[in-house]
Amino acid sequence: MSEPLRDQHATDEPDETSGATASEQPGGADRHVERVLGRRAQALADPDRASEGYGDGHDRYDDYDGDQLDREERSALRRVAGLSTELEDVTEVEYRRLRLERVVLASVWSDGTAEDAENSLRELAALAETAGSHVLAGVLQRRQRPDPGTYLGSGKAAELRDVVLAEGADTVVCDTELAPSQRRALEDVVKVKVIDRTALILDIFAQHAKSKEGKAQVELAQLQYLLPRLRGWGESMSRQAGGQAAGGQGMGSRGPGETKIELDRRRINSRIAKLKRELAGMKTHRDTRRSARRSHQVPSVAIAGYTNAGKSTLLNRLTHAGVLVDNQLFATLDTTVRRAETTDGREYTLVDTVGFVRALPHQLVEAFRSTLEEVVDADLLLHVVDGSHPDPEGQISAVRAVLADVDATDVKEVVVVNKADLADPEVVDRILRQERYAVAVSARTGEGVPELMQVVADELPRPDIDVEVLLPYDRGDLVSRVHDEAEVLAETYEGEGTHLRARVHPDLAAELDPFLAATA
Ligand SMILES: Nc1nc2c(ncn2[C@@H]2O[C@H](COP(=O)(O)OP(=O)(O)OP(=O)(O)O)[C@@H](O)[C@H]2O)c(=O)[nH]1
Ligand SMILES: [Mg+2]
Repeated sequence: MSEPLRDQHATDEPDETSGATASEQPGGADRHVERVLGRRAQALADPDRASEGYGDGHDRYDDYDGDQLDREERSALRRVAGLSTELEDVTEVEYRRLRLERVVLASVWSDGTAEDAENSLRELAALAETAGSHVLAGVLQRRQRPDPGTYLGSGKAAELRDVVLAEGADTVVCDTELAPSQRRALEDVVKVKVIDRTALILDIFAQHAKSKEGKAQVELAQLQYLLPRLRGWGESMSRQAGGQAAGGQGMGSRGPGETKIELDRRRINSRIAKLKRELAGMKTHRDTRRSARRSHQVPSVAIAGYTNAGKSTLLNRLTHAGVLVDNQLFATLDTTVRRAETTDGREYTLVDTVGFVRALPHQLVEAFRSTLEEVVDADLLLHVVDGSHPDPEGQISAVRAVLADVDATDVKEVVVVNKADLADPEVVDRILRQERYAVAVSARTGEGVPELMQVVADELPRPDIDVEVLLPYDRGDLVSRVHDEAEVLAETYEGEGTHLRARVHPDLAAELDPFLAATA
C-alpha cells in the first residue's frame, strides 16, 4: 500500500503552501511532513534521512510499532542538529496562557485518506500559529488507533523526543484530546510540555474573547478542562527539573504537592460556580435583548461557518451593500449583531457567530451553546464555507455536526460558497449541485453578493397584512416604523397626514388599527 501512496504524492500538484512540488523537495523520506507544514519545514529538511525511507520497504522503525503501515508516515521524523532544548518549569498551574513558542506537532492517523491526515495536521499548524507559536516540524504516524499509553507508539514517541531536541522545541502539540494520563506519559518521554488540540483551541479562544460574556465562557471552559487534569499538570516536568523545581523554593518553583492540588481544586471549583452564576445573569440580559428584537418582528439572519470561511467579511459586505440603518431601536446591540436592509427595503438583523472548528472541544460547545442560540432563533442561516479550502465538504459537515448539537437544525440553511475568486470553479459547482440552497460569492470582490441579497430578501418572512392608513403628522414614529418594518406599497402626503398603503406584520397592524383608512 505504500507504493500507490508514494506515487500519488509524487504526481501531486504543486503544494499551495510551499510552492514546490513534492518531488522537487529534498529528502524524499521527509517530504510528507514538508508538504503538510510548508516552507518552514522544508527549510529544515535533513537530506541525510532521504536514503532511509526508500530501501526495500523495511526500515529501522519497523522494530518499534508493529502496526505502522506506510513508509511515508514512518519516516515523518527528522533531526536538525545544533539547537538545544531548554527545560521549562511548568509546575505552576498554568491554564490561561500556554506560552507556546517553538512547537512540534504530533498526530496519529487512523482512518481516512492521507490527504485528510495532512489537512488535519495543516489545520493544527494553523491553529498553533494562531495561538502565537512557531511551528518547527510535524510528525504523522499511521496507526490503527492511538496508543492508550503515550498516544504515539512508544518507538515513535522516543523519536519524537529526538525531533524535539533537534529542533529546540519547547512544546509538543498533539492533534487530539489526550487523556490526562496519556499527556503525562508522553511528557515523560519527550521531556517538554505536551498539550493537546483542545487546550490549544481553548487558548486561542481565550486570546480572542472580547466581550465580558465571551471571556467568562472561555474561562469556564478552560477550568472545566483543567479540573480533571490538575494532578500531574507539569508534574513530570518538575521531576525532570529534579529537586530544584520540586523542592518548594518559593511560589514559582514549587511542584503541585497534594495539598496544593487540593487547594487549586477548591479554588477552581468555587471559581466555576461563580462564573456559572455570572453567565446565567448575562444570559437573562441577552435573552431580554433578543426578545425585544423579536417582539419588533425584525427578521434575523445568522451567519455561521467554519473558522476563516469569511463570515465577518461577508457581514461587512452585506451591511455595507444594504443601507446601514441608524442604531436607534436596539441601543444595546451586541457587537456581533448588525442591522441591514434587504434590497426591497425591509430591515433585518445580521448575526455573526463564533467560528466553528472540526472537533470543537466539548467544553466549548457547552460554553458557546448560548452564543449559538442566535442561530437557533434565526429566520435564516447563511452557512458560509470557504470554497478554496482543500476540503470544503468536510467543513460543511463539521459545522452541521455542531449545529445539530445545539438543536439549530430547523432553521432554513443557505450554503454560501465563499472565496469564489480563489476557489476552483469545479469545486464550487460541485457544492452548488450537492446543496439544495446554495449561492457562490466572493465576499472580497463582491461577486455573487447581489444574488445572495436576493436570496435573503426572498427567504425572510414577509409581512403579510395589507393595510391602508392615514397617519397624522404627529405620528412620525409610526410612519418610520412602517418604513423600517413593513413593505410600503404607496405613500402620499395629504392635508391631515401621511396616507400609506403597506404590507405589515401582525404586531404593527394592531398598532395601526386606530388609523385605518380602509383595508385593501
Ligand atoms: N480571496 C478571498 N479571501 C477572502 C474572502 N472572504 C474572506 N476572505 C479572507 O479570509 C480570511 C478570513 O476572513 P474572516 O471574515 O475573518 O473569516 P471568519 O469566518 O469571520 O473567521 P473567524 O471569525 O476566525 O471564524 C480573511 O483574510 C479574509 O480577507 C473572499 O471572498 N475571497
Ligand atoms: Mg469572524
